Amino acid sequence: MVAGQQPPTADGLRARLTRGARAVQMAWRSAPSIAALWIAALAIAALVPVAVAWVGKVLVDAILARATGEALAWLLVEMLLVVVLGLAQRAASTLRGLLGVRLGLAVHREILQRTMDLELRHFQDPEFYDQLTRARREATHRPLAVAAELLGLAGAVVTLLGFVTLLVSYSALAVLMLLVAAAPAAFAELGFSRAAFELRNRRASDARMLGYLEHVLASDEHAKEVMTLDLGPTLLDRHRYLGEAIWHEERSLALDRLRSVALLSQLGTLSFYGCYAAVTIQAARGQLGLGELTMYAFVFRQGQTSFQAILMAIGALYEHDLYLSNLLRFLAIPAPLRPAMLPAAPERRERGVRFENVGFRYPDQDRFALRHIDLYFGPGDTIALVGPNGAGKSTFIKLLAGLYEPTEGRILLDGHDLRSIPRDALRRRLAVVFQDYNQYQLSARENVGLGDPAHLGDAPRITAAVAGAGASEIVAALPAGLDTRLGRWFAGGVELSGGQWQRIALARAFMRRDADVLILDEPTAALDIDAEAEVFTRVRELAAGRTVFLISHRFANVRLADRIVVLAASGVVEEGDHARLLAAGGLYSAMFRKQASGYALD
Ligand SMILES: Nc1ncnc2c1ncn2[C@@H]1O[C@H](COP(=O)(O)OP(=O)(O)OP(=O)(O)O)[C@@H](O)[C@H]1O
Repeated sequence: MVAGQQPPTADGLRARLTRGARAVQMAWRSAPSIAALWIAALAIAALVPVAVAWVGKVLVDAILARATGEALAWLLVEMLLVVVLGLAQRAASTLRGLLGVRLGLAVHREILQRTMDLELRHFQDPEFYDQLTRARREATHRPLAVAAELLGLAGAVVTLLGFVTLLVSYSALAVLMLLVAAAPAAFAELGFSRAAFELRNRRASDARMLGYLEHVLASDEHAKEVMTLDLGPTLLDRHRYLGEAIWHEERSLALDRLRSVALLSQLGTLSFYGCYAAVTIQAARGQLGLGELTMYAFVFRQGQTSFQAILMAIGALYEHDLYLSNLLRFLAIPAPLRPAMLPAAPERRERGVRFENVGFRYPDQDRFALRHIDLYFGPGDTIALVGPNGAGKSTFIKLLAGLYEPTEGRILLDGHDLRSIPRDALRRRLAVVFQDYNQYQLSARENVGLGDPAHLGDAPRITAAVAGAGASEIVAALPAGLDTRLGRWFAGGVELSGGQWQRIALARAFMRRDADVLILDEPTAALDIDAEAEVFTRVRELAAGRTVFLISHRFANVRLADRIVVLAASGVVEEGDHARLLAAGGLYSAMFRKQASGYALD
C-alpha cells in the first residue's frame, strides 16, 4: 500500500471544518475576485429575506395606522429588496459556475503536478491507481461543491438565525421546539450520506472495471482483437452484470434514504405548523397585532424552506466532504524521499556505468526479477542484452533509467550512485526508446521534439533527429510534413504503420544529443530486415562515444555489439563478444544457432 493511503475514516467535525476551509481557500486562490463577489452575493441572498420579513410587518402596521404614504414607501422598499434578492441569487449562480471552471483547472494542475513527483511503482499499485483516478474524477467539482455547500449552509444558517431572532421575541420555547424537532432528520441525513460514500468506495474497483470494459469495447487500440475474437457479447455481459449490481445497491440506498429522511423531516414541518397554529390562535384572540401575524406567518413559511435547505446542505456537504478527503489525501501523498537530494560525493573515479551487486524485486513480489548483477560498462561500449522472455532484460533497463531503485546494491553512473543524481540531470544523460514507446496524438514535429522538450522549437534539431532515425521519407510523405498530426484520435490525424511509428520514436531518442547513454529496448521489432540493418548502422554512427544498451531478440543485430550480456533466471549467465560466446557453446550459442538454423531452413 502506498504511503499516505488509508481507508476512509469517520473524521471529527474539526477535520471536516478544516477541509471545508481548505476547499474555500482553494476556491479563493484559483480566482480571488470571482470568489469575493460570489461570497458577497451569497451574503446578500442570505440577509435580504430577514429584512423582507421585517418590512412586511412595518408595512402592515403602517396600513393599520392608515398612513398611506408610509405604507407605499415600505412597499417600495420591499420591492427593491426583492429585486436585490433576485439579482444576488442569479449573480451567485453565475459566479459559482465561473469559479467552478477556474477551480477545476487549478485542482487538475495540482494533481498533475503531484503526479510528476511520483515514481513508476506508484502507477503500478492498483490502490494508488484507484486513488489517482478518483482524485482526477472529483477534481472538477468536489472542492467547489464543498465550498458552495459550506457557504450555502452558512447563508441558510444566517437567514434562519435572523428568523429565530425575530421569533425569540415571540417565544423562546417555540424556537427550542423547532430546533429539537429538526434534529432527527439532520442526523438521518448524515448517516445516509456516509453510507452512500462507503458504498461508492467499496464499489470503486468495480466502477474502475466498468470503465476498463468500456475502454476495451470502444477504443481503437482494442477494436481489431475485440472484433476478430467476437469479444463484444462476453465483455458486454460482464459490463451488464457489474452495472446491475452497482445499480441495485445504489437504488436501495436511495429509496431507504428517501423513506427515512422524508418521514423524519415531517417532524420539523409539524413543529413549524404547531407554532404557526399558536400564533394564529393568539392573533384571533387579539393578543397579537396583524403586523406581527404577517411577519410570523412569513417567518414560519420561509423558516421551513431555510430549514430544508440546511438539511439538504448538511447531507450534501457531508458527502462532498468525504470525497474531498480522498482528493486531499491524494494531494498529501508525500513525494518519495530520495537520497538524490542529498549532496553526493564522487564515489569512484571512473566513467561509464557500473552495476554493483544489484538485485531488484518488484513491489509486493517475493521473487527477485534480477539478482547479484555485477557489471561495468565503459563509455562508448555497445552492449546487447539477450535472454529468454522474463529473464529480466526490461527490468535491467528500467533500473538503469532510474525508473526503479535497486532493492539491493547500487548502480553508478560516472562513479555516482544513480540515487544521488538529481532526477532531471539523470534524464538529460539518458535517451531511451521503450518496447512500448508512446504514440502521441500530436503533430509529427511534436512527436519527435518531445524527445527533448527544451528544444521543442528547434527545427534544425528536429529535422536532424528525423534524418538520423531514417524517418525523412516518412515525414516527406505526410500531407503537411512535420506539421501533420499523427494518430486517429483527432480530426485530420494520419495513422502510421508500426514500423513508421517506431522510426518516429527513434527520432525522438535522437533529439537528446547530450545524452551519453542510449537505451534501446527492442527498437527494431517492427522494422523489416533492410530497415533494421539501416537503423543499426545509424545507431552505431550516432552513438559514437556514447554507451549504447540494446535489447533485441534478433541475433543479426546482437552479434554486432561490443559486448553481449546473457540474462536468464534473474541473473547473468554469460557475457563476452559474439565470437567468444559462440565458442563457449553455452546458452547464447544455443539460442544463436537455433535462430540461424531457422533462417537457413527458410
Ligand atoms: N511491473 C511488474 N510487476 C511485477 N513483476 C514484474 C513487472 N514487470 C516484470 N515483472 C516480472 O519480472 C520478471 C522480468 O521481467 P522483464 O520484463 O524484465 O523480462 P524481459 O527479459 O524483458 O522479458 P521479455 O523478453 O519478455 O520482454 C518477469 O518474471 C516478470 O513477470
